[in-house]
Amino acid sequence: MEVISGEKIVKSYGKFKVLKGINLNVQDGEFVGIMGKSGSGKTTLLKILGLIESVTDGALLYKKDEISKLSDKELARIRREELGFVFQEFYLMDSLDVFENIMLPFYISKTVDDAKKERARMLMDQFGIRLLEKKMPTELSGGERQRVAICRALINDPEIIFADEPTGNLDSKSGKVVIEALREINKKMNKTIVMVTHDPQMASWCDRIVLLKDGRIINELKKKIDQSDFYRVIIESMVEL
Ligand SMILES: Nc1ncnc2c1ncn2[C@@H]1O[C@H](COP(=O)(O)OP(=O)(O)OP(=O)(O)O)[C@@H](O)[C@H]1O
Repeated sequence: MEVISGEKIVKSYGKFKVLKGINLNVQDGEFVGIMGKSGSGKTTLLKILGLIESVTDGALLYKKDEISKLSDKELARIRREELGFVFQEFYLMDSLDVFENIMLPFYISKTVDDAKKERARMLMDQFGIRLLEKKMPTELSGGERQRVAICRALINDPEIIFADEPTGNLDSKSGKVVIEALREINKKMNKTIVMVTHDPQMASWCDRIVLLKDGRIINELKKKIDQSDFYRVIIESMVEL
């Protein structure tokens, strides 16, 4: 089933056209990567697919609903309940400990309860940060911070995770832990993931890669069998960018 479907998506900021007619479908359960040079429009596309930014032209369907026909209230509900976001900069609150950061969406909506606390602990266990529960973000490594951010993105059990350069601020070892966590979320928890990345190694964990150049999709790569083969294909295709 298609969860997101973009048809001829155009996005302009003033006179500057960032996206120039993007056709992109995301299937339920897929792990899709978006690659492209700096300024090619990757983050803009991710924000549009994640219902954070509106389109200037074209149509975006979320589970067959045309987004422009939904009210702001309904869009906010979908973002809150069905989508999760992970960013390069982590965006943790330095004044809150790890557990509180993960529970933050529920503190904001004043809906904290025992079942949600239990879910936070289950996620911390799953992503190997349970012992850090009472630590402050400043006491953590980059990889640990990103795993906290991933737990927070998962706390409301979203259907789709949008990740913008989630390993961009990490060394290769921490990056691998984080990408493995995302892969597990995709394969074991059956969450759809859309991830922006510069890094062909990280991209090779995806099922499909969309290559963006100057606001247009210039190629799509599908993983056939082997990850190392896929890595080679990605490297070869990056010369097009
Ligand atoms: N809110 C905005 N207002 C005006 N221009 C913007 C805005 N957001 C992005 N842009 C411009 O749109 C272009 C694409 O930006 P975008 O962040 O989508 O690129 P990107 O491929 O994600 O780049 P990077 O890899 O550097 O993050 C850039 O030239 C950027 O300056």
